[in-house]
Amino acid sequence: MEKVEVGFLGLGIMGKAMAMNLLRHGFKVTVWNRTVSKCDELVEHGASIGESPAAVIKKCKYTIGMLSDPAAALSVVFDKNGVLEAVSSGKGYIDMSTVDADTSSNISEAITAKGGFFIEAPVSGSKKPAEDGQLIILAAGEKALYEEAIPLFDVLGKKSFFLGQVGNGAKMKLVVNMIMGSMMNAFSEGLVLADKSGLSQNTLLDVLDLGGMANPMFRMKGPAMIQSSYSPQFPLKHQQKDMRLALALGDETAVSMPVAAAANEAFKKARSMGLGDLDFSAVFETVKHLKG
Ligand SMILES: NC(=O)C1=CN([C@@H]2O[C@H](COP(=O)(O)OP(=O)(O)OC[C@H]3O[C@@H](n4cnc5c(N)ncnc54)[C@H](OP(=O)(O)O)[C@@H]3O)[C@@H](O)[C@H]2O)C=CC1
Ligand SMILES: O=CCCC(=O)O
Repeated sequence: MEKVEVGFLGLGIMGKAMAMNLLRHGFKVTVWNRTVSKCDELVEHGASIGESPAAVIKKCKYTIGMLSDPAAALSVVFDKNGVLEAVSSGKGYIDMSTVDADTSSNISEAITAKGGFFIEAPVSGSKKPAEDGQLIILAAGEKALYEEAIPLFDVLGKKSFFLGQVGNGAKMKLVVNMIMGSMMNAFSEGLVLADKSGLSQNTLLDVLDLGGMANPMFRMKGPAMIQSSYSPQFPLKHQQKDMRLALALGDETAVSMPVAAAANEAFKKARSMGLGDLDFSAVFETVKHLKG
């Protein structure tokens, strides 16, 4: 792909970092966000603003969506002045939001019915990997669009997978985040158990980091959690959404997931405590609270 104009819908934590990255690598980017003020910083760095999702699609051959959840992803496509109004033959829409397979399939069918091309491409990796172009991209759908989008994915990510038919990217992402959410709960319980047993939580982090369970998540989030610091990289409300969608996938496939179900309850509890906009590691607060 020569450095064509790329549309970008949704400038939250991830979308802003990803759109900025595309600008930094010489792409022309036209942005839209529901809360218009979030476009300002991108415009300062050379982006143009589209008045609506439809206006962005009309202007750009390829448009990326990075929206919070299924309701947002659907609204941006199907509502008035949405993506669908402007999709026409040859336009490519790439939804990188984390949604369920049905949401992706509904969007795909509507776009292809109007002659457009669609891939879903949810990502693994958070704010910092988004800023650094180190995401892991889980794409599925129209193979030709995937291949055309590789120059974009090369900027946004360190590796992209093409997983076949629409829905497979969404499912892979939900499986990954289900594991991550369960791990975060086990990690939180371990930190509380260490503390209540008279052990140093920092020493626990050192022990974990030297063994077979060492991982970037424990390494990066652990020290901040010990300080009760939860600056949002991945908002807890989105992790709970992903647990909910993964559990629904487990319902469909008759896979019993008691660990994930318990983790989901902890994230729901955290939301009820008003922690939804904090980083998902704030689920630690619910474990601290339960253990008194
Ligand atoms: N943060 C992370 O580490 C990661 C997040 N993800 C996934 O990426 C997606 C975006 O995450 P993130 O950037 O963190 O989330 P944010 O909450 O920071 O941003 C959400 C975006 O969705 C928009 N939005 C929400 N509801 C609507 C709506 N009804 N109509 C139009 N726009 C809407 C918001 O607009 P507005 O600004 O107006 O509120 C904002 O642009 C989610 O699906 C998340 O699960 C995937 C990997 C990592
Ligand atoms: O969906 C969010 C993923 C966050 C991460 O992979 O660190």
